[in-house]
Amino acid sequence: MSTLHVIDHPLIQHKLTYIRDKHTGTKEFRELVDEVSTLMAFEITRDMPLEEIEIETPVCKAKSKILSGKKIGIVPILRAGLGMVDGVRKLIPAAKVGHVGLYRDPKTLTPVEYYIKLPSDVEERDFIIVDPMLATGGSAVDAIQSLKQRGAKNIKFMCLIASPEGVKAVQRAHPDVDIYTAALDEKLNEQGYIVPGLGDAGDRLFGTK
Ligand SMILES: O=P(O)(O)OC[C@H]1O[C@H](OP(=O)(O)OP(=O)(O)O)[C@H](O)[C@@H]1O
Ligand SMILES: O=c1cc[nH]c(=O)[nH]1
Ligand SMILES: [Mg+2]
Repeated sequence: MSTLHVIDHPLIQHKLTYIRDKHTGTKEFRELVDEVSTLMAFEITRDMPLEEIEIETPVCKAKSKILSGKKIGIVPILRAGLGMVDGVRKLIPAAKVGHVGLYRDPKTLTPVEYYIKLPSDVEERDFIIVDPMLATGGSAVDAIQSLKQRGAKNIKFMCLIASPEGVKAVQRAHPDVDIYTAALDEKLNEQGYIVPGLGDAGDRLFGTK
């Protein structure tokens, strides 16, 4: 069974409060999502492999550690996932970025895939799929499936807010994929929105409402 990591560092909780607040405007919302994504990336990269090299400090020769060059791919689920890419990339600048285009049909709540483009060396990379909201889980399950079909073997899913239903759906369909979230909320409402959540992440990021 995959692990659910709730990254509830005080800085993340503080920023998430203003992300949730309906009085927060588009510019500040975007900046806060970017900042929280960077803070979460710090935790999601905790298990990155290291290797020891020899260097010379001004004082003496020393053995010291560097990242052992694991290839990473960041894949936002369009549109809202785009708001998290730059925040993660600040910490992993060598990562390549793929895209999965999905929208949730407002009536059936099932995901409709309209675009996919991944780095050519899919099989050699570890992937971090990013999307602010894990609601019914349909979009995440579908995006993970699309990456696996194209050869991805090691995938993590990162969101800002998850619902218990979404976590269950991902764990059932993809027990090998760990989920990283800043908050686990209470439930979904009848329209499939997370309660209390933050509303429509795509609309709030891009000012489309
Ligand atoms: O877990 P689910 O029930 O699938 O819902 C979550 C999805 O809904 C939102 O996208 P939306 O469909 O609103 O598309 P958008 O990002 O283009 O606004 C969100 O960004 C997720 O991708
Ligand atoms: O609460 C939700 C659920 C799905 N998509 C969103 O943007 N927000
Ligand atoms: Mg949306």
